[in-house]
Amino acid sequence: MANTVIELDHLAKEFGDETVLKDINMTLNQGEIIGLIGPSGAGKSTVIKVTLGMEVASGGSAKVFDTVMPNRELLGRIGYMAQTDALYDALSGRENLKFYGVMKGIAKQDMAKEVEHAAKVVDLTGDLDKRVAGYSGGMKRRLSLAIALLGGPELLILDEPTVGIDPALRRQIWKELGRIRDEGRSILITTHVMDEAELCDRVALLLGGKVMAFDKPASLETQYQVGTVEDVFLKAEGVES
Ligand SMILES: Nc1ncnc2c1ncn2[C@@H]1O[C@H](COP(=O)(O)OP(=O)(O)OP(=O)(O)O)[C@@H](O)[C@H]1O
Repeated sequence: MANTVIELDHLAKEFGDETVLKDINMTLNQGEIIGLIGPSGAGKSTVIKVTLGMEVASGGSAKVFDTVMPNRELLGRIGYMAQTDALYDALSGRENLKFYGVMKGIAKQDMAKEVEHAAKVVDLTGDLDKRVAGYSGGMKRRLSLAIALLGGPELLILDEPTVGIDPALRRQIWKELGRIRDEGRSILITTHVMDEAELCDRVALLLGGKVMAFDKPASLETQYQVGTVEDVFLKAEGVES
C-alpha cells in the first residue's frame, strides 16, 4: 500500500454564510502528482490553504504526513507556492532565494548549489542578480516556483505555478516535476491549463464544493466518454462541447 502524504477527510470550509467546501475527500500518495482543477472560485486555493493549516477547516480534517494540520514542524518538509508572489522587490532574485533558503534551514555549504539548481529549472540563471522590482510577472512566478523547489521538499504544493510562463519553459518545468515525482516525492498542483492536467497521475475535479471526479486522466476520459480532460471538465460542468 502506498504511503499517504495528504488525506482530506470530509473537509468543509465556510467563509461567513458562504460554504466554499462542502465535503472534500481526497488522498495524495507518495510519488504521485495530483492535479486539482475546477472553475474559477470553486475553492482550489481554499483546499490548499486548509491543507497547509493557513485557514481553519469548518468541518472534517486535513492530514499531511499522517499529522492533523496545522502543524508548524511539518512546514519544513513542504514547498509551497502561493497564487500571489511573496517576494522582496528591493532584493535580487538570488538574495530572495538565499533568504528563503535560510528560512528553510538549508546549510550554508549547500546554498549556492541549491540556488543554482532551482534557478536553472525556471530559467532565471541570467537574471538572478537583477532586482525583483524589475522582473516581469512571469519572472516573479518563476522565482516563486524556484523558492518552492529549494531544499528538495518531500511535498510540493503549487497553486497555479505556470501562469504567465511560456510553453517551452512550461514543458521544462513539467519535466522537472516528473523527475521529482520519480524520486518518490509528491506534488499537489492546481491548474487552469488542461494540457497540464493530462500530465498528472490523478486529477481531482472540484465542483459545487465537492470532488466530483477523482481518477487518472485516461480513466476520467473513459468514464465521461470524451477524449480530453478539458472535455471531462466541460461535461461535468454541464457545458455542451
Ligand atoms: N479569506 C476569505 N474570506 C472570504 N471569502 C474567501 C476567502 N478566501 C476565499 N474566499 C472565497 O472562497 C471562494 C473560493 O475561492 P478560491 O480562491 O479557493 O477559489 P479557486 O478555485 O482557487 O479560484 P481561482 O481558480 O480563481 O484561483 C471564492 O468565492 C472566494 O471569494
